[in-house]
Amino acid sequence: MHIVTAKEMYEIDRITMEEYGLDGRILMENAGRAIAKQLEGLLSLNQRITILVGSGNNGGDGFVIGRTMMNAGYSVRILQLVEDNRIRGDAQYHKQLFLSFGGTLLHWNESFDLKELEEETDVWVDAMLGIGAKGALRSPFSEVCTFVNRSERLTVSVDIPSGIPADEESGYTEEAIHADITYIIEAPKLSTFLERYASYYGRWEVVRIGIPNSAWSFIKRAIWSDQSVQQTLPTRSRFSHKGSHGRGFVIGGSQSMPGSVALTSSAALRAGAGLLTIGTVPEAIPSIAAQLTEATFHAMKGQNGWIQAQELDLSPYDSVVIGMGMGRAEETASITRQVVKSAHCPLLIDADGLYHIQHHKSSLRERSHPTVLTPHPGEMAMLSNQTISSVLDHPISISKTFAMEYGVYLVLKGPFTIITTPDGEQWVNLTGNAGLAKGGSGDALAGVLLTMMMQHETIQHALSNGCYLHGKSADYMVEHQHSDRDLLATDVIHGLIQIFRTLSS
Ligand SMILES: NC(=O)C1=CN([C@@H]2O[C@H](COP(=O)(O)OP(=O)(O)OC[C@H]3O[C@@H](n4cnc5c(N)ncnc54)[C@H](O)[C@@H]3O)[C@@H](O)[C@H]2O)[C@@H](O)CC1
Ligand SMILES: Nc1ncnc2c1ncn2[C@@H]1O[C@H](COP(=O)(O)OP(=O)(O)O)[C@@H](O)[C@H]1O
Ligand SMILES: [K+]
Repeated sequence: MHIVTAKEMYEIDRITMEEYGLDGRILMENAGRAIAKQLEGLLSLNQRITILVGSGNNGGDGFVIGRTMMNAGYSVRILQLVEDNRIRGDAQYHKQLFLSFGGTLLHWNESFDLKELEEETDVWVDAMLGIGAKGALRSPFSEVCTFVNRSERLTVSVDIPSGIPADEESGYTEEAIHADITYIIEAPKLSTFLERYASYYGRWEVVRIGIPNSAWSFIKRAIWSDQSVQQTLPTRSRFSHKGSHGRGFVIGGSQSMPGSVALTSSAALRAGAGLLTIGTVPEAIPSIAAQLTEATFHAMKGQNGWIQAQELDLSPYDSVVIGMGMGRAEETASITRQVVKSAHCPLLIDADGLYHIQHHKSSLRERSHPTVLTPHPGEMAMLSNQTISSVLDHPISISKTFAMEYGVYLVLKGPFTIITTPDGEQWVNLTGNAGLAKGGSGDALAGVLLTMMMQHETIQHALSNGCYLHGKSADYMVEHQHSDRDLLATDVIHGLIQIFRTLSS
């Protein structure tokens, strides 16, 4: 399923209409009908529906929904918020049909009594503004949205909750509709995945309206779905041996922070790594070894409890991860730079490793093997010289610019993790929950990703599947054994058992 900007959606509509010849009125009919079908499954016949329509095509969808629901036996009325002369084109065509079918149309005016309307309403359908919304809500949209948000009736939005943008834009107001459910037309818009706007959507579903599959070919952004996982997760051959599943090297840890390396390594093993070696300072080895009997160790030279620069033969490894628990001391800065230069295999840089490369980003471009960076928004802000709030408001565009500029795979972590390739293609992972918002979750993710990188031919598949599995495990554990408060990274690692069992059954 693709993810689009408003501009891209308009272009897809244009291609469908002009190049394929599908009439805009038919598209609008399909949109309204697809949403009406969902509403019929959701509502009982005695629930009275009030549809709020604005001047654009979103309002046009509203007129189709009105006619279709009325025909299905529901009590429907439409409140038009704009003057008659503002309803034009396809929307005007469908407004006329609604009227000729005997629909009830109310017009907004200064003295309109919303309270009275509310008394005759069980469900608000918000068809006020769609992807054409610009800036803060104007009157009367602002008043009507405020009223609907205070009303305790079920609120269903068409395509987008009115008042929020489709794209990574700010300047919108609190008054935007807080929907219970949003029926998104054809493809989620960027704002569906932005911290600032995601909650306005409520629960969301996508409805198809007949856009041809080939019209999407220029969109390089999509959701990583259950189906994507089924199509790309490698199976294990009956005749495989430990060498077939990758030999990984985890570099990190320090005298005072041995725990995160243990989490990464444990996650890598649980995710199916064939062989795993942990490179850390000698002082950290006993505590890690006590938890991980399956790993082997490479005692690295340390100074003051930190890993220092040293000769390192990375040739036996299929993938390397560096950074967790390593600390930010100058000693570890040198080893990070050295590994970036000498790892002739896929390399994942996380946590303190990201801190160390912030002033050496150009060295990433010189690597001849894939490089993966896994920042959370704070680390992304540091790497891209932005503020954290700017990263949160523009995660999709900032990721893309960075990944393309430095030729890296970027995994920007968060409630919706964004995976970007060096070519700028992007995938959004939807699994995971707030139980993961806790120290250690990222370490576990790095381990899962390390293993996936050794087992997939395509790094993007590896990263997307790794993020999916990590989040899916957290979802499973919160649903069956834990809560989103008590969940620990070790539980997430443990939950992988169930996820793999389900995927392979
Ligand atoms: N174009 C197509 O082929 C299709 C479009 N569809 C629907 O059409 C929608 C997009 O239609 P439009 O491009 O007409 O855009 P909208 O329906 O979002 O309406 C935009 C109009 O609303 C007004 N407006 C914008 N910002 C405002 C603000 N802050 N306060 C008050 N009024 C404001 C302006 O007059 C603007 O022209 C989609 O979201 C979707 O619901 C569907 O019917 C499917 C087919
Ligand atoms: N609210 C949330 N919903 C879903 N996933 C989340 C949420 N918060 C964090 N995560 C996930 O948890 C992990 C946290 O990583 P990170 O911030 O690096 O943690 P740490 O390094 O402290 O272990 C990432 O995979 C991220 O996507
Ligand atoms: K809407």
